[in-house]
Amino acid sequence: MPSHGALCRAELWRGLPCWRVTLAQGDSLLVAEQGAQVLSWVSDGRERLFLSPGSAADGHTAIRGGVPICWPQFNQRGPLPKHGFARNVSWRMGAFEPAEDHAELRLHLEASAQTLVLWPHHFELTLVLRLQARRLHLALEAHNPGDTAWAFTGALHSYLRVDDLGQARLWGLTGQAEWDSLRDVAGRGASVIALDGPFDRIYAAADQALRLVDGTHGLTVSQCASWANTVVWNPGGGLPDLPEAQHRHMLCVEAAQVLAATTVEAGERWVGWQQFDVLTG
Ligand SMILES: O=P(O)(O)OC[C@H]1O[C@H](O)[C@H](O)[C@@H](O)[C@@H]1O
Repeated sequence: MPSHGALCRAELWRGLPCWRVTLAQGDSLLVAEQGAQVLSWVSDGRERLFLSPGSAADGHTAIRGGVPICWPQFNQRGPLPKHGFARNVSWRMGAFEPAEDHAELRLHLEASAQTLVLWPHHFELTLVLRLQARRLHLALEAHNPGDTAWAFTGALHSYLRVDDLGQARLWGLTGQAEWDSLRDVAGRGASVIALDGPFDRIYAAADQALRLVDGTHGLTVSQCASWANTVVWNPGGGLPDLPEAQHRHMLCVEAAQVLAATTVEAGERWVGWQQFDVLTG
């Protein structure tokens, strides 16, 4: 098969097995076996994701940064460990498909003795990562190979890197139904979101792409309609794995399913994606 110049190589991040996908044009992606977690996306020579220097890297504790896959439970909204188990366990590398102007990497997680004790359902999760110049597309597929329906909540919990949180602005959630998880109050999305402290809000997802601008840099953030919510989060400091002031370099904009669980019938498949495009000019 012609390689088209895109490569996929094994690499270690603080001792954890990862894969590095690199396009001939230079953009690259680093993906950990733990959680199929994207840890780095370099586009146009700039790191676009935040990864905490204080993160755990023991192979099972949640990694602070990149794009954790929270599944099959969002946060503590159920009996499972916080944000489910998908981010804590090892995924299996599937196909790597380089093409003319992009490359695709697939990673898989199936039910195992380890997951069945926590969640007694058969499932097959696939993360399809599609990297192209100035664009990253992440699609999570959840297949139910069993004979009874199950339901999940979850998120692509993306940590976007910003130079300075104080100058970062997020547009696109104007008027959307909003739930402020910190104050436990409902409201409507402001025309622009600017943070000056802890922020943890769940929005009804918007139809159009959001725009995150940080000084002269920016991204559009889009998600498909299978995710009902967008979560915007920054802890405002105070987390042990986020050393002092590091929170000022991140903003989580998550494609999420929070307020109502999604049911996947026996034999059915659900797909939800989130995409980032680098703003140019
Ligand atoms: O610390 P973690 O388990 O990774 O969770 C991090 C955060 O995830 C989501 O954004 C939630 O809305 C927050 O309430 C939570 O604190």
